[in-house]
Order: sequence, then structure tokens, then C-alpha cells
Amino acid sequence: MRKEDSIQTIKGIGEKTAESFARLGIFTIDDLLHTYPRNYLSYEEPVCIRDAAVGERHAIRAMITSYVTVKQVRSLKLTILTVSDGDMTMHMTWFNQPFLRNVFHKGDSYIFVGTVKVKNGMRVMEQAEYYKLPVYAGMQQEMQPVYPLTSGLSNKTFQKAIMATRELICQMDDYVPEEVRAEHSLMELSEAYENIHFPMNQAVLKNAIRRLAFDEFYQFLYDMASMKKTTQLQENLHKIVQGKAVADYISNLPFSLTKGQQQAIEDILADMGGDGVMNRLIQGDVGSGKTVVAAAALLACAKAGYQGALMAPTEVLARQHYEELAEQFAQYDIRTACLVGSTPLKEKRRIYEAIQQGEVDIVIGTHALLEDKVEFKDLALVVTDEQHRFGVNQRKKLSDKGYGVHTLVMSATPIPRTLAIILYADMDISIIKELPKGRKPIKNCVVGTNYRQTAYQFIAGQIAEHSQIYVVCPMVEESETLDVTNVTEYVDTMRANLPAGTRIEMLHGQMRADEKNEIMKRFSEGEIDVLVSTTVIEVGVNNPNATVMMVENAERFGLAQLHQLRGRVGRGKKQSYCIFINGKESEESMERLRVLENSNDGFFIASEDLKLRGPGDFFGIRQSGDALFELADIYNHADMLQLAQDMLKKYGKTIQPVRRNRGGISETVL
Ligand SMILES: Nc1ncnc2c1ncn2[C@@H]1O[C@H](COP(=O)(O)OP(=O)(O)OP(=O)(O)O)[C@@H](O)[C@H]1O
Repeated sequence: MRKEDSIQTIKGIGEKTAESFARLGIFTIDDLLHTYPRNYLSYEEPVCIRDAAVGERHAIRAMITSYVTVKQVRSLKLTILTVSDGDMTMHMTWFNQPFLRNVFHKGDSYIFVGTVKVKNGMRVMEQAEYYKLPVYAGMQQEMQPVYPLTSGLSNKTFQKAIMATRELICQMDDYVPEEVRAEHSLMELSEAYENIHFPMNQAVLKNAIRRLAFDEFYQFLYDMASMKKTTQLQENLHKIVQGKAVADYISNLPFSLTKGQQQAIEDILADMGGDGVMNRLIQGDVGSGKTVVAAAALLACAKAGYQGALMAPTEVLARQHYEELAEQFAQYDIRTACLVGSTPLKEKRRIYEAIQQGEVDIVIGTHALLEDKVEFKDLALVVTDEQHRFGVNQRKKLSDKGYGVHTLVMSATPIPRTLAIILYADMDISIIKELPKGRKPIKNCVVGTNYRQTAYQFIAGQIAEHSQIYVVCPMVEESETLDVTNVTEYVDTMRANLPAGTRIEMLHGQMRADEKNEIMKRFSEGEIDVLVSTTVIEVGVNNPNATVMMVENAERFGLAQLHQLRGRVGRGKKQSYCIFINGKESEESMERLRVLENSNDGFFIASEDLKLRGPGDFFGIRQSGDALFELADIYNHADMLQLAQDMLKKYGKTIQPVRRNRGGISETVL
């Protein structure tokens, strides 16, 4: 078995199961190994049957010692069996679940969770939940990995498939020298892969994540080092000196630029008119006005007679940029086009042709821009929005569509300077520090669920004043609801609580792209009052008329992500409000959320988030929005980032990272 083999080489995985895996983007063994559990379940500490207090709920680890019988008692079908923990026996019964006969087998061990009763002097547990913790490498595990699933694929099949690769995992060579591992207590590579999938316990899992975070950073820096060389060698083949066009554009804006925006534009023009190729990062907090800076750069490029591209991480955002820029640029005779995944094929072909012929000056789109069919006549500038959503290779793939292409990256992720120097070693950085004038600071409140009714009343008041509202719920899948408010149901609740005639719509990741676009369009045109959404709206969406952001189950999000969400309001002149509903009544989560109540500053929030995270928090509240790394968190694993840089410096490029082969395509982003 080799990493690059199809998963069908695993015994028991036939064509059908392989199709299910394919739907998750898993084609090879390597894909499988890199599809990490999205969660781990661990159960209450099991007790002995003897120690389980009658009338209380307990978890008991026991072995089935009888055959399973199914009895008809009046209208009930009873499934009965006996279990033992080696010291005492107990009866188990389930009602009307005769299929359990095929689930349980004599000799199997399970964890049974339920309330212990006494009947006829015998301990009994009725309707128990039952769990089978995995046995990996002959060891009973304490945690159950939960994988992303799709129809036709059970968690059990997933686990089995990973277990089948054990030999391969064990044979993995570690490229990190032993002395480095020893000095920094870095887990061995194979051990890390074993434990990310089947962790013995929380502590081991944490170490496995730390090790794999190192690998992600090392690969990233390694690739950056290769890129640096090529950009350094490049002379500026596209000298863009367009001060006049940009000055006109700026003077026609309905506002005056902030100092940071002005400086950023000056830096860009100096770069693009200079001797080398531009490679610049614009860092600015949410709502600081990075789009006009990008627009100025693209305008200068088009006016100099070259082509430019702007790549956004989502279709919603790409369309938003397109709509804004197409209108502005038309006044300067600049021809624009929008290319996204859902663009109809015929339209796509027309756009490809126009780009190739040089009939389009500026193209705005998503990953769709990376396709081979997109060929430029003379590409001079690539702007990527929200850099953390794209990998280095993706950015490079786009700029490789031309020669000596200038690169501009816009990011709202607040990164401390020390880390930025490592992560963006190859880039010059312009920072937009201040927000545009006239913005009123957002008023925040962190409240419990009992405040919801008051919040609805407040929202009704805002709608009466013609403002618009965002409500964010964590997820939409039926299976993941548990105690999480489900978006679909939530819309009904809101309808019942807001005045009749309130226009409420929902937006979630499972909708088709055109449906999402339609909703966003109507929301930005003021035809929707309340947009109930999952975090699809997180990045960059701009509707200055939205004044309230209400986040349900706010405790489930990372602070930086909540800050991004909050950034969707307070983008116009009206006073805006953010209501964070804490669904968990713990003082700890309240304290964490209060950081947001007290500050609107992204840098401060990121650093507080780091301080407040306890050792148990490493999973689940990683800075999402940081999809460049799968497991690594630039804040939490800052030491690993430093170590990766030190190792690269010490050994040069002689030590190659393990390269991930996703479906056969080598990618920097895991
Ligand atoms: N100098 C300015 N004065 C007033 N308004 C401005 C100024 N610059 C930008 N704006 C407006 O502020 C809003 C936010 O700008 P923009 O969408 O560029 O923010 P951003 O930096 O991209 O934020 P995010 O990271 O959240 O996407 C827009 O409506 C924009 O027109």
C-alpha cells in the first residue's frame, strides 16, 4: 500500500464506498489520512456496576455475556441481554428495537449509558445508549473520532479504512531530524498521524495537532522560500505609472481617503512603477476600506493598457466586488468581466475568449480564475482578497498566467508583527490603521438566551427605521443540530416573533450558488429585512445599511471569527449594534465573549483570545477563516511557526517537507 494508491486498495472498500469517499474529496490513501476527524467524543468516566447509584445516570463499560433475545410482551417487542463488568451482572432492555439483535453479540464490549434501576433484585438499564470505543493497535481508546460523513459512508467505515492504513502510517519516515524533535518535544510523524485519528486521550491529541501544525507551517515556509527566489529575480516588465487616472478616481469618490488608504495606494504605485515586481500585502481591520485600494491598483493597471485580476474567496464576495467595480470602472472605459463557478458554460466560453483576446481589462472572480482555460493576453496584476483563504500555490497559479505579474494581497486577519514577518517574509506590508471617518463605534452586548425576546423587539424597532439585520446561526445540517439552533427552524421562530410582513430570508452553505447570489443581491438592494445565515456571510460582505448583527450560540465561534462577523455592520453612518447570544451559561464563555464587548480592535481581540484559551480549547475554536492551515493556528502554535522557520534557516532547503497529494494534485494547502 502506498500513499498515492486509490482508496479502493483498502480491503472492503468497493466502488460504491469509494464513490461516497469521492464526494468528500477523498480519492487516495493520502487524502484519507489527511481528512482529520472534525470532532472527538469522549464519554463520562465509566463506573463499575456495583458503584452505579440506583436512579442515577451512569456510563458502564461491560461485556455482553448472554445471547440476545427478542420477546413479544403485549404490544412491545423487548430486546433483552445480560452484561457483566467482571464483578457484577446487569440486565439490559430496549423497547421496540428488534434490530438490535443484529447489533449486539455475545462477547462484545460496549459502554452503556443510562439510568440504573433495580427490578426483582437485579440491576437493570433500560433504553441505554451504547457506544463502542475503537480499539486501535490492540488498545482500547478513550475517544471516538467523528469524521465528516456523506450518504453511504458511516463513521465506522471511515474508522475501519483508517485502521487499515496502520502499517503504512507506521512505516512513515520522519523528515525532521531526531535532534530537532528531541529538543522541542516534537512527536514523531507516524505517531502524530496515528493519534490525530485515534488519540489515546486529550493530551496525546494535543501533541499530535502540535506536530502536524509544525508540518503545515514547514511546508508553507518551504514553498514561500521557493517563491521568493523567483520573484526576486524578476524585473518589472509592466511599469505602471498612472498617477493621473488614480487621482481622478480618488477625487470622484464620495468620501476622502484615510491616511492609511492613501499611503497604501502610494506604496502600490511606487512598487508598480519601480524596478522590481510588486509583492505587497495590505493589512487592515474589517471595514477599513481595502477595496478602494485594490480598485485604485486595478484601475492603474488597466489604464496602462494591461490586464488585471481580482480573486475573492466566495462567489458572494466576487459578485459584490464585480457589481461595485464594474459600475465605477465603466466611467473610465475599463472593460470588466465576472467569472465564478456558477457562470453558465456558454457565458464562460465567451469570457475566456474575451480575456484571451484582451477585450476584458479587469476580471473579477473566484477559484474559477485558476482554470487552465483562463488565458490572458497580458496579465500585469493579481489581487487576492482575504489571503488566508488561498494557498501560496493558488496565488502563484494565477500570477503564472502572465510574466512578471504584480501581486497584491488584502487581508483583514490581525497578525502580530513578529508572526507577520515570518508568514509574509516575501512581502512588503502596508497597514491601514484607522477606520474611515464618521463611523460610530459598534455597540456590543453579550447576553444569555433569555435576552432573545428583548433582542427581537429591538430588531423590530431597527427594521421600522429601515435598517437591515443579520442573524447568524452556527450550522444547518439536521444531524448537527443537537442543541444548536438550526437555521431553517430559526427562520420560523423569527417570523413568529417579528411583526407580520417582515421580510426574512435565509442563507446557508448548502444552497446553490445562484440562490445565494439572488438572496445577497436582494439583501443589498434593501428587499430583505432580516438575513438569517450561517457563516457564509463572514468574509467581506458589504451592506452599509445593515445595523444589527445578532449571533446565536456565539460561544461556538472563535473571537477572531466573531470579530469578522461583527465587521459586517458599522460600515455606514448609522449607529450599529452587535448582539452576541451566549448559549452556554458558563462564566468562562461569558468572560471570553466579553472581550468583544469591550473592544472593537481586531489586534487586541486576537491577542486576548490567545490568552484566554485554556489547554482544552485547542480544538474547536481555532481561528477559523484561517483556512490556509488545516490544523495549525498562527496564534496557538506560534512556537511551531518559529521552529519551522528556524529549521528552514538551519538546514536550508535540504530537508523537504512531506508533500500532500490531494487526489493526485500536489498542493500547499492541506
Ligand atoms: N475613506 C472612506 N470613508 C468613508 N467610507 C469609506 C472609506 N473607504 C471605504 N469606505 C466604505 O466603507 C465600506 C467598507 O469598505 P470595504 O468593503 O473596502 O472594507 P474592507 O476593508 O474590504 O473590509 P472587510 O475586511 O470587512 O471586507 C464600504 O462601503 C466603502 O465604500
